[in-house]
Amino acid sequence: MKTQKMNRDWIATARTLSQALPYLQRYAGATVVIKFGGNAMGSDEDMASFARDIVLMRHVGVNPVVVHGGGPMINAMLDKLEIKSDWVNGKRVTDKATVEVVEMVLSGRVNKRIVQAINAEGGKAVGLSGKDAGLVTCDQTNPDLGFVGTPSEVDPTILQDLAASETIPVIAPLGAGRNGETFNINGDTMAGAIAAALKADRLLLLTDIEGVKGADGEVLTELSADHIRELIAEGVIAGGMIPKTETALAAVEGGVRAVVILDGRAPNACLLELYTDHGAGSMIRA
Ligand SMILES: Nc1ncnc2c1ncn2[C@@H]1O[C@H](COP(=O)(O)OP(=O)(O)O)[C@@H](O)[C@H]1O
Ligand SMILES: CC(=O)N[C@@H](CCC(=O)OP(=O)(O)O)C(=O)O
Repeated sequence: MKTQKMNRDWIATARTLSQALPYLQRYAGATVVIKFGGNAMGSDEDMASFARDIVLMRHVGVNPVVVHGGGPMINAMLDKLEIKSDWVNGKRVTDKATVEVVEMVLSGRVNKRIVQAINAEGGKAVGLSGKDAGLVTCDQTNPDLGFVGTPSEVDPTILQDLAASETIPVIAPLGAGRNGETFNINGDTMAGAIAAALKADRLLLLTDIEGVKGADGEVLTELSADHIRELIAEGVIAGGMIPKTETALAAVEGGVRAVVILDGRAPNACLLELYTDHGAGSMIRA
């Protein structure tokens, strides 16, 4: 992947795709895994804007792989069904009834909404979960969490086949157990495992904040593994940012070239990260 980038103002004012194409083509052949979290999905317009970024990447020869979350949508359905949910270290305690709702919401409504949005923008997207074509096999993370899984084997063959036919995979974070169980996987964990299996050039973790912030509230644009561990120990990185930064560390250790944690609600978030000099958010490199 080439490193020279076009500047943010140029992107902002570019009127036509033909103007942008020479710059975008520098990334041809790169694999970019994008984790689209439930909090970053927002309105139909946000969804359409995300879909346009993904389609544009595909048109210029990037292989985008979308892994989504949908925590808020699961919460809404559990509330309707009057099923209570508890959380331990950023993971949903998942009993049998809950995992059925998780699969229904993520593989059903959320996955198809993203697939439809990408296809409406002219892409060719296909929805999957970790269960399809043996993509992700899981072990139980911890008996106290019930049907929460940690990916133990990832077979990316189906993703390579889809890339060869210019099809965009949209993956729900569920996996198969070795004894026929269905496991609920944290969306960041799933995206990290898939990015590592593909040795992706970039993993973009889209969230609802500009990036990882330091003790004074400033966004840290570059983060080393040691710095992340220090910030977690000091309590500066807390809550949902802990599994996100831990995913980033595991992904770079697993062979991903760079991970970026950025605000998915910003217009053209993915494109600005890839194609501007400034980039966006916080970058963690191997
Ligand atoms: N040091 C930090 N920098 C940025 N965000 C942090 C930090 N520590 C904790 N957070 C919290 O982590 C949140 C992102 O995690 P989470 O809500 O789980 O995201 P998502 O739902 O997008 O996966 C931020 O909105 C913020 O409240
Ligand atoms: C085990 C676990 O916690 N799974 C998550 C899966 C969805 C997810 O990760 O959604 P976001 O990315 O929108 O947070 C859950 O049940 O909410």
